[in-house]
Amino acid sequence: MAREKVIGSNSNPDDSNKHDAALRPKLLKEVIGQRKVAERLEIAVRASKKLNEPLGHILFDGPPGLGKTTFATVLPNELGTSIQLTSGPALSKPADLLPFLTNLDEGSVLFIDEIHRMPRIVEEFIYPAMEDFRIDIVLGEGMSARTISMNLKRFTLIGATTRSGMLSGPMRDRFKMHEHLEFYSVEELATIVRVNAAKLNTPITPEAAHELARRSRGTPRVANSRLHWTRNYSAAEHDGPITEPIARAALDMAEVDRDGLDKNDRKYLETLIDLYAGGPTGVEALAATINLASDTLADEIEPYLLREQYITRSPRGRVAMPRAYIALGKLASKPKTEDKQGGSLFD
Ligand SMILES: Nc1ncnc2c1ncn2[C@@H]1O[C@H](COP(=O)(O)OP(=O)(O)OP(=O)(O)O)[C@@H](O)[C@H]1O
Repeated sequence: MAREKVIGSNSNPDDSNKHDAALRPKLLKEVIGQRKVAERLEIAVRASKKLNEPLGHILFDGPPGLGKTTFATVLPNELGTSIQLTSGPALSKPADLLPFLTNLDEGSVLFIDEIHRMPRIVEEFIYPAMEDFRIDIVLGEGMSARTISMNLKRFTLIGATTRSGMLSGPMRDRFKMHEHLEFYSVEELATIVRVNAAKLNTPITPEAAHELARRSRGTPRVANSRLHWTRNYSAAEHDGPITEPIARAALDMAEVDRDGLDKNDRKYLETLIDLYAGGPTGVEALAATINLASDTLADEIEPYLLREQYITRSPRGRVAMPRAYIALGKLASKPKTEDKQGGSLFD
């Protein structure tokens, strides 16, 4: 397995979630779903081994919890090399990147999570490292300043971002592979729940795994946390395996609704519908009303609501779709086109 080099206090972006780390697949063949992405990576790994060249730099993008870090940590395992982990916000100046670059092993991986939040000055510092495995260090200041070049070991930079649009063009172009991660199907998530329940020595029926999967917002990280909660609930309240009624009761208690929406999802939709008459309204206004950061809305809440057509985005802002009204019980069945006052509700 890949050796994980740890530098600095921010070097492991996933410290906060030890459970996730324990459940993370170790090899490509253990990764569930994202088949096309996994197949392309498998080819890249085989080519890298055969040609004895480091893997080309790879950029993963997609909403949080879909497996960007998982892929990044699986690749060095496949290559039998080491990995160092850091994140864009931890790299405020070029000097913050230096220990990582000088600690590289030949062919090893440097993983930068939230790479879109790396300041431009650090981005520019990393360009020659990505292109020529070299960095330019400026010593001194003013008239006496001089630049020295330092050669680095050949390495692979893996970047992860929830906002590929915020990455500069030159940065994006320096990645050889761009892989977009999609939300998972219920069947794929049910498999992840079953596999992870087994890793946790927790017996679960296929029906219960399906129920957890259906209510996990298409996201493995959410499925893992729903599984952890249900496991605790089951251990406290019952004996034997997690069954479908137990899974239902556990998720109901956690205020995850029958569609899998959680408190924040519902607060978002309620605010959009009740306070802003269904929109259109801007994300900043919504964020201020709900008292959440607009980044949280844009990165964590909206991608799933958009994908499942609870909301849509118009040039003037977010708009609630009929499915949102139905989910919140604002309409019993299919929405009517006209509201009681004769105004158009859904056009
Ligand atoms: N394809 C997969 N197969 C099996 N388990 C997965 C897969 N993708 C993710 N997981 C599980 O979900 C957890 C969260 O995934 P991961 O941390 O890789 O997401 P992420 O996209 O990097 O999120 P973030 O950007 O927020 O860190 C993993 O620890 C793992 O248990």
